[in-house]
Amino acid sequence: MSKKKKDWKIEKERLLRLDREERRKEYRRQDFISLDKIPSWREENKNNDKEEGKEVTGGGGLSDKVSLYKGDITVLEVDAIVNAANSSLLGGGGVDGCIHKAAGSCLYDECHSLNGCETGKAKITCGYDLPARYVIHTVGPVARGHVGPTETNDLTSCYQNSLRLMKEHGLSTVAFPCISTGIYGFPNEPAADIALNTVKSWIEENPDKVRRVRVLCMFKRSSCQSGQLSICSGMVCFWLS
Ligand SMILES: NC(=O)c1ccc[n+]([C@H]2O[C@H](COP(=O)([O-])OP(=O)(O)OC[C@H]3O[C@@H](n4cnc5c(N)ncnc54)[C@H](O)[C@@H]3O)[C@@H](O)[C@H]2O)c1
Repeated sequence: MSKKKKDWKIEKERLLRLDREERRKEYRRQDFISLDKIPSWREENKNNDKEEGKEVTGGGGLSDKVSLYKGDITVLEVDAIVNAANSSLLGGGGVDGCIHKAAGSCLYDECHSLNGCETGKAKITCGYDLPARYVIHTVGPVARGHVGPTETNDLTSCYQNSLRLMKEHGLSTVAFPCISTGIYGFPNEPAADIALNTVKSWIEENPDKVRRVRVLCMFKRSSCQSGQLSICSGMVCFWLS
């Protein structure tokens, strides 16, 4: 007997009313990672830095607040995960494919109702079967290895518009993948700098809005190194304690 197809509007309203304990029973995967399980930058690096005799710098205690998560964004139990989508918003591959697979068919149905998304813009849906309550879908620039003013502005807008939606929905924890650094070919180093500097500026302009963890989610080793380099150079100011 095939399972009855759920109506995404009813499912979204039902899920967003649940508290965390009730929602946890609905996660498609029970191997989710709660925020308290993600070590801070300092915790993760204290052993290496002790050996090298160097203190992790991160700008005024920042290293106690910043986390670089190396792994699958779909298992993170945060208010919202950001999807590096394409303009159709109807799924695809890469992180987009992973998120749609993990969220279930209601995500596709809600995305279908949004009529696509322009490059640099962002739209928000429910997270459905994901541990994240929401998914913020943003469309990064197709760089193919070339980074000019247009690509830089579009990628900056992806982070700004995603953070704007987080603020508008009263959310306080978000995880980003490294937008456009996969099939869209944006080089890791400039992408990490744009991500970290955009968040730093946004928090300086919205000091009272971001209260909790923002986790930058790295999937490939190379993007992780770029992200770490940017954080070590103190380019990052994240959120308030
Ligand atoms: N055949 C397709 O339609 C196809 C194929 C691949 C990717 N895509 C996707 O790629 C396009 C967007 O390009 P993009 O470079 O922004 O996205 P992307 O190719 O998904 O790569 C963005 C970043 O996300 C990382 N990533 C991949 N899976 C995960 C995961 N589970 N958790 C955390 N991070 C992950 C990936 O390593 C990269 O650093 C969209 O079309 C989207 O659908 C589509």
